[in-house]
Amino acid sequence: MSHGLLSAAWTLWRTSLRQDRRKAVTALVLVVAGAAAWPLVAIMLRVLFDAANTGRPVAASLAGVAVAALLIAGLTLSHFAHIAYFELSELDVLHLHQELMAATNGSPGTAHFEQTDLADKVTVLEEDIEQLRVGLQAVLTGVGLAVAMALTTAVLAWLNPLLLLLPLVAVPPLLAGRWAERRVDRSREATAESTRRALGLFRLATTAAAGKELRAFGLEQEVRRRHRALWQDSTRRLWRTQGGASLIRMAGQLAFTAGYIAAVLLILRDAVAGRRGIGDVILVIAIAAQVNQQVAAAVGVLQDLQRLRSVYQRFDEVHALVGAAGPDHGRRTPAGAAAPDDGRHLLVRAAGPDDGGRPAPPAAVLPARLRDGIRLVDVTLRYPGAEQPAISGLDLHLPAGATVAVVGDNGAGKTTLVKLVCGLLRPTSGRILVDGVDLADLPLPAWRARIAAGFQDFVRFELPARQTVGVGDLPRLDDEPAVRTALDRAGAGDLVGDLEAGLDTPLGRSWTDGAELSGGQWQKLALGRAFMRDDPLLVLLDEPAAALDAEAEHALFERYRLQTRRIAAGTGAVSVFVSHRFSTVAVADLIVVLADGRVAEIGRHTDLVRAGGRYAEMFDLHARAYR
Ligand SMILES: Nc1ncnc2c1ncn2[C@@H]1O[C@H](COP(=O)(O)OP(=O)(O)OP(=O)(O)O)[C@@H](O)[C@H]1O
Repeated sequence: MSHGLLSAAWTLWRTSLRQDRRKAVTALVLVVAGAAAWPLVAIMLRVLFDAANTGRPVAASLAGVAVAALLIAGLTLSHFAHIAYFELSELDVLHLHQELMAATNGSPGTAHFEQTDLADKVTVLEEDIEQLRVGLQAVLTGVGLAVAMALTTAVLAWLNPLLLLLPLVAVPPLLAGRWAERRVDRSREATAESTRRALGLFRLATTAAAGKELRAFGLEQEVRRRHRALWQDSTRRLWRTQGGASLIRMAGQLAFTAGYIAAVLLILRDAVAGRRGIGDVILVIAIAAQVNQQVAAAVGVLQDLQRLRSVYQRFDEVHALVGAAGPDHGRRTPAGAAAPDDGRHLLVRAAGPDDGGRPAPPAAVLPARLRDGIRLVDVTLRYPGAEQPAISGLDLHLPAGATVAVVGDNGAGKTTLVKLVCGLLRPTSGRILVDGVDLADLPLPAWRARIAAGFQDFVRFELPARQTVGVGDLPRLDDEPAVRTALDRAGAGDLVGDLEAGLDTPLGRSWTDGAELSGGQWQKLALGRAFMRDDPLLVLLDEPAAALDAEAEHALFERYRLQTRRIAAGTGAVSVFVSHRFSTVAVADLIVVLADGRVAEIGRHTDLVRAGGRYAEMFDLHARAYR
């Protein structure tokens, strides 16, 4: 949905009503009353002066009291309104944060994370969400202003219809404001990359994890220098655009000022000619001054609403990018077209007719047990913007029940292969079959629920230890026996005994008294998480031993073999692990050597060594390094 100013204001108002209807309505009433008080002050001043001038002291006194009361209302009601809407705007920010999290992480796939323009938009959006606080104020003030301007316009028309031209002179400032805003917006997108990189360096310099390496390589000064250079670069560019934008806005304001002066002179001329009384003169002075303020306020409100509209528009763009890059990128529909999807559609589409009115194929059902395994048929994956495909025409059979090791040089495509079989990325072309059923036809959440996965760049969930592991099977988050079993499977049972409060120990620095773990300990917990599920069809371990010491690695693989055998006996699961350590690779049922996104060699350890190819060479190098 594309957003105009009014529709953006309406969207925010509806969101605020949903947060707290009573507070929203109270705030609106107070703001409108406060804004309407000012033109009423001008009207009552006229009554006051005319009454005093014609010798009516009671009428003059009453008008004086009314002026005082209206002045107080005008000065204070907006502050009371602020109390009502302050909390509301915080809740609106929360609401949009939640939406942004849902948009970027609510999709079943991760393809959108591979796009830098999405990262740019999310960076700008994160900063801009703050705009919602101002946005709600702008919406309320806008309504108040509309009422005040209607009153003012009526008074101006009554005084002299020519004065109605006054608000027209307000158009140039508005146009100038829009133009300036667009320039600033473009400049912010252009500088987003520098800002993001500078923030990345800031995080690098302030996180404990990077501290060791920065010191070891003496990079502290260099990181600070680069951070400063990037930040200064984006500030300089933004400053230049802001300067230009201010000049544009000022030119617009000057046009209005000229019109305003002309309008005041018009009324003064009448008064000098004796065609008007003193009350009219006071009225025009007071009300004309308000037109000036109202227009200035309206320009401010419009600028705020323009920023609010940008927030919603960028939101739509994020949704569109996530949708377009989504896991269904390249999905075959019955009409043969690729359809973006967000996972929810997957289920809906399967149940109803598709866009072309043709019945969609029934949703394929996952087998309880694998018999054939997983087949990749002529699979190619090209990352957005990449020249070469990361995986290229790959044909591969991962047999049910087998333990498959994937090896290859850096950048060979191992992690990409893992992401593909997980359904995190959709092939650009080709098919992935699970027991003959295309992964694209399977409901992704159901497939994910049958995967046990441990990744090299595992997440350090800073939670109580039990939950750090338990999130591997959310329904059993706090199930202590299940968590202990999973930890035993991962060979991490002892680790919990070392923690002060056992499984209840909070982990990580985000807790005041959180325990800090070593990289290897965190990885063991991540492995425990991987083994939480009891009946996976696919066990995936991407460099599971990278952070472990040699002894722990050996123990892990002994356990890993036990686990995969146990799981394979139950569900025929395929176990795939990526490793650079050949001692662990050698025991696999099948070894796949990837090179440049293709299968270079495939077979058992002994066969591959005997063949004397790339694998034999890598194994030999590795063996010599450990001799
Ligand atoms: N988001 C991305 N955008 C563009 N190219 C990418 C992206 N991610 C990976 N690549 C490229 O795809 C190729 C395969 O990457 P992949 O991460 O699968 O390799 P890998 O074998 O797992 O490497 P490593 O052993 O270093 O982990 C590499 O050339 C890499 O540069």
